[in-house]
Amino acid sequence: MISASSNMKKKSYCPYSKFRVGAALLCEDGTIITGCNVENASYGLSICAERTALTKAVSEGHRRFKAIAVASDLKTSFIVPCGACRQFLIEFGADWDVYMTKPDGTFDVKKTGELLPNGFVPESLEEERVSHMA
Ligand SMILES: O=c1ccn([C@H]2C[C@H](O)[C@@H](CO)O2)c(=O)[nH]1
Ligand SMILES: [Zn+2]
Repeated sequence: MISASSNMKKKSYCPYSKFRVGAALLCEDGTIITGCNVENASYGLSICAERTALTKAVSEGHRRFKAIAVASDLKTSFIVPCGACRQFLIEFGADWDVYMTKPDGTFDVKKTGELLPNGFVPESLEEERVSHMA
């Protein structure tokens, strides 16, 4: 998975930031789905590698994940998912693994729920609410 995420950096479309990111998602059935960041001339529309991998996976029918590995070219820091990706990751559970890697193959690993403590999750929408006028 770590080498798959590192390989995906080659596919990164990042003409603006020049910051290559690759991700490899391990589905519960053993399938590995990869993704890279895809930037846009309208900068804010850029999508991260993690969300690319997740949307690819979900659109292929996968919803249960064991882990995701993320790779960048940063030499001294492990790449960490941005806030938007943390929210996307926790949508599919708070208890699966995020491997944040360096180009030398070393990694830090944290649970999705550790990366987004007190997150707003699907169950949050099921809690009792006060009534309101339409
Ligand atoms: O975990 C991360 C962090 C950043 N990026 C992308 C977004 C943008 O294209 C570039 C610089 O922020 O890196 C990712 O894909 N994943
Ligand atoms: Zn992100």
